[in-house]
Formats: sequence, structure tokens, C-alpha cells
Amino acid sequence: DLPTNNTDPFSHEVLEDPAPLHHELREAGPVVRLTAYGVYALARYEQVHAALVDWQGFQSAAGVGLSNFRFEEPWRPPSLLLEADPPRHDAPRRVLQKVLSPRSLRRLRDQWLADGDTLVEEVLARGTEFDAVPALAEAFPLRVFPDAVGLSPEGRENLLPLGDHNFNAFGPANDLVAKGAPRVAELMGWATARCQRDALSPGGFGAQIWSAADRGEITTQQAPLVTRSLLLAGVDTTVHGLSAVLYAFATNPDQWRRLRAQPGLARVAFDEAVRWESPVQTFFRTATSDIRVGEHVIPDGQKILMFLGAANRDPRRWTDPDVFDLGRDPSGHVGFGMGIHQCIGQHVARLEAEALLTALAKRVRTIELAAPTKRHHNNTLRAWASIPLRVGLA
Ligand code: HEM
Ligand SMILES: CC(C)Cc1ccc(C(=O)O)cc1
Repeated sequence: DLPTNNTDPFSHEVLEDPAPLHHELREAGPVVRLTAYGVYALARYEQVHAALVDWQGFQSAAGVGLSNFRFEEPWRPPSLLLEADPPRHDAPRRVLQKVLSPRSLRRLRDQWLADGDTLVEEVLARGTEFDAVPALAEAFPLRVFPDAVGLSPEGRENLLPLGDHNFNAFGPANDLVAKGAPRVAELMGWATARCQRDALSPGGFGAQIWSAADRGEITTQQAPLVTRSLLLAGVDTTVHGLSAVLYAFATNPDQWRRLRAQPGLARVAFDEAVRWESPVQTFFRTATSDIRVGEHVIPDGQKILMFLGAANRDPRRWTDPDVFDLGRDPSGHVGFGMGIHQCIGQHVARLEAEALLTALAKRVRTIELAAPTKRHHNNTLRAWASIPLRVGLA
């Protein structure tokens, strides 16, 4: 009957290298019971995709972490997008859809491309060996995104630890959550204060959310929480998405040559990296009734852990899934989710990646690892602490 697995998916061993567990879970069957936490796991593309698009059966309103909001108090006021289902989810989603649409981002494109050139020049002026994580993957989002949101300059160093803890908190109360606990009140207090109308500069994403409230599209009580979503979701994700694509190119020099020959491949390269590494590895849903998966039933109220990273490398869906290949069509990957909760910020992330990769491809002929990489463990994110690079100039 129902296959089980007693591995702790949030252990440091798995966070260091999740591939063996992903393989085990995919092979065990369409649904597996994780005895470490008494939850159900989906690891094959077919079942993860089906759960993501079935928001009625697999709800978000009970939280997308291990904690079940039906029985436990959330550690922070729930998100009006991530942790809400229709109809409550609808208006906040419509507002962010407009604020973060490709059309709305067009006004930022030239500026972000120029910022990419400037950052790359600054980095290369310091030398051709550097750690890509602080120098590029962290520096670029922190240079462009807080300004786009309309955040005041002070305290922006809070954004990474704030997001890191938020992503840890989707997992169990382990050492990673304990690590962030001492600063939670301070960081969340800082973030909440930044989301008030008078703390946001005109024209930014935050001010646009407040204008939508003034137009009655959402309430003024909702505006700060919708703005908070940008701070919690919009930084660590792109930092580790950029780290993923830089790591992918540094370990696949032939793909870097392809990008140099065809810079228009920058955007598809980012999506292929998001598929290949899945910066967001896992999160949960809660069954709203007894749900049949294969020949098994997931009982009502149970938490379901979806392994996006495993789905994005499922050989049932992808040819040579472990290969980073610019010739592949990565569309349909679940690295940005799927369905009504699919990442609303994906166009922001793609524009950041296009700007950085385009700038690099112009100035850098070769890119390789100069030393071993070091992972940054997080309950939800696939992340790096360090990616030492050596580049050859064009
Ligand atoms: C590489 C970068 C990123 C990745 C891999 C990523 C991944 C995801 C995923 C997998 C979801 C679905 C969550 C679910 O179904 O429960 C999601 C939702 C979301 N993302 Fe992103 N994201 C990225 C960047 C961003 C950025 C830059 C922003 C903000 C500007 C953002 C804001 C959001 C929001 C607000 C949601 C909730 C949408 C909803 O529930 O309707 N994300 N993201
Ligand atoms: C992959 C998702 C869990 C990223 C994320 C985090 C936070 C929010 C929010 O709305 O607070 C939304 C999306």
C-alpha cells in the first residue's frame, strides 16, 4: 500500500544534496508518506503540477509551510496572496498583476540594463577573480529592487535575513528557524514600518499598491500587507536564482559560449537555471477533502509537501533532466509554481537576470569556478553562500 520514507527532507544532509532523496521519492510512487513529519510528499512532475493547479483541493489558506493554520497561530499575519485562496486572494492578486506586469516593468528596463553594465564594470575593475554571490547575485537585486519598490535607503541590509527567515519558517522548527528567531521581531517590525504609505517613494511598486487602494481595488488595510509580500518574496528568491544561473554557466562553459554567441538566450537561460536548480525547492498545501492520488487517498486536512526541485528533474517529463541545456524549452517547469498562485514576480526576476547576464556576456569571454562552492542551507531555498569565479575578459 502507501509507500513511506523516513528521511528528514529539512536535514542538513538533504539540504546539502537533495538529489538522492528526490530520486527515492519519485521512484517510490505518485505519493509517499514522510514519517518524519506525518505529511504526504509529491515528487513527480505530474502530481506536483496537478496539485499546484488544483487550488480547491490543495489549499493555501491553511499556510504553505508545515504549520497548519487550522490549528496553529501563524508567526506573522498571513500573506493576502500566498496564504489566501479565492475569493480573498483575487483582488490583491489583480493589483500585483498590474503593478508587476511586463508592460509596467518596461519603464525599468533601460535603467536595469544600465545598472547591470555599471555593476559588472565595478566588479571587473577589482579583478577577474571574485565571489559571484556577494559581488553579483546579492549586489544586483539589492541595487535595483528596493529602489523599484520605493524603499527608503536605510535598513536595506535587513532584506536578506528577513527573507531567509521567512523561507526557513515554512519548514519545521529546526536549528535554521532557531538561528533567525532572535531578530524576527526587529526585522518584521522594520518591514511592516516600510510598507506604510508615507514610507514609500512616489512611483515605486509600493506607492502603486497604495494608489490601487485609493481607487478601491483593495482596502487601505490590505495595502501594507500586499507591499510586505514584495519584501518577503522579492529578494532572496532572485539572489539565489541569479546564483543558480551563474553556477550553471560556470560549470557548463559550452553553454556560456552559446550565450555569448546568442545573447538573446539570456531569458531562456534563466528559466532553464530555475528549472535545473529550483531556487524554491519545496512548500506545502493542505487537503480540503479526501483526495485520491494514484490508488491512494490523502485524508482531508493533511499537509502535502510538494518537491518542485524533484519535479523539475523528473525523467518522466524532461529529457536528460540533470543537464543544463540552453537548447531545451524549459517552459512548463514548476520553479515559479503553476496556476493561480504562480509567481507574480517572475517578470521582475527575469528582467533582473536578463540585465545581469547581458552585461556579463558583453565583457566576459570565459567563466569558471576558481575554488569549491559553499552552500547556504535554508528549509525552502536552494542557495549558495559562495561561488568563487575566475573570468577571462572579452
Ligand atoms: C527566481 C526568483 C523567484 C522564484 C524562484 C519564485 C518562486 C515562486 C513560487 C514557486 C511561487 C508559488 C508559491 C505557491 O504556489 O504557493 C511564487 C509566488 C509568489 N512570488 Fe515568486 N519567485 C521569485 C521571484 C519573485 C519576485 C522578484 C517577487 C516580487 C517582486 C515574487 C513575489 C511572489 C508573490 C507575491 C507570490 C505569491 C503569488 C500568489 O500566491 O498569488 N517572487 N514565487
Ligand atoms: C515561493 C514563495 C513561498 C515565495 C513567497 C514568499 C512570501 C510571499 C508573501 O506574499 O508574503 C509570497 C511568495
